Amino acid sequence: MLQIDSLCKRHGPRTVLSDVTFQARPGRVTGFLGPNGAGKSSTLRILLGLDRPSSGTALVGGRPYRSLREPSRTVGAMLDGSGAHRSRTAYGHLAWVARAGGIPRRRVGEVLAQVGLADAARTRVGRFSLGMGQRLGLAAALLGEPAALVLDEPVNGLDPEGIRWMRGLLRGHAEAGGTVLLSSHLMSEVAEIADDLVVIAGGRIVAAGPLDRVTSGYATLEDAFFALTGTGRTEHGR
Ligand SMILES: Nc1ncnc2c1ncn2[C@@H]1O[C@H](COP(=O)(O)OP(=O)(O)OP(=O)(O)O)[C@@H](O)[C@H]1O
Repeated sequence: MLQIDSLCKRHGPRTVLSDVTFQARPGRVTGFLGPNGAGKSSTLRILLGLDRPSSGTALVGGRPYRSLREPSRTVGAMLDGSGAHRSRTAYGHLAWVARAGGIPRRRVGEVLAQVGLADAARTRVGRFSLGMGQRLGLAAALLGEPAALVLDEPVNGLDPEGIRWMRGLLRGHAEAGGTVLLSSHLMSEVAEIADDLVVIAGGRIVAAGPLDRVTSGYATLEDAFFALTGTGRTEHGR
């Protein structure tokens, strides 16, 4: 369970998160949706202990990330793609992440196979496509076999086949009792993957609940997105 409660974040005079409260539950894929600059990454960074809130709490399995005893076995994260250095091979990168997290090296081969990168294990990350980078980022998140996954824009750069694959993997994780929280700025992508939706706009939660309930009453998913986030029609894409 991921629990965000009354989170506020200010940068100087600027308030980027106001009273953000929501949960991502085990057995469910939760989509965290909002236009660019809405506050998704800011929320996920606080949840993962990379930034501190001005007030409020963000808990992973009932604890703040920074007080987790075995963080990489509790929550797997992907922010900004794979985060791997260009000169490293996929295998080398994952072996390094595994060592840092006290995870047995045998997991490296397992996660490479799980994300479909077994044949690219010895390829340097600099030669990866955006989609391969996303798969590598997901592999790193899966290394510690965590119950919770937190993924920032995981389908960014994936082709339709890649999105379908990602959906299957995340669905399997949720069906095995895991918790999945993923952010996206595209309603159509998130609607393909999520059970529950949390919509953020201007640093505030504007809707939350099961996907069909949040989007009901709108002619199209796009209409729902624009109505909920109050954004103009130019907001489509990056
Ligand atoms: N260190 C900072 N100082 C000042 N403002 C910041 C800082 N970090 C983020 N912001 C602002 O906070 C707001 C929310 O940014 P955030 O990155 O969380 O949005 P997002 O929903 O993840 O969008 P994107 O998909 O574009 O990253 C933005 O307006 C951003 O400019």
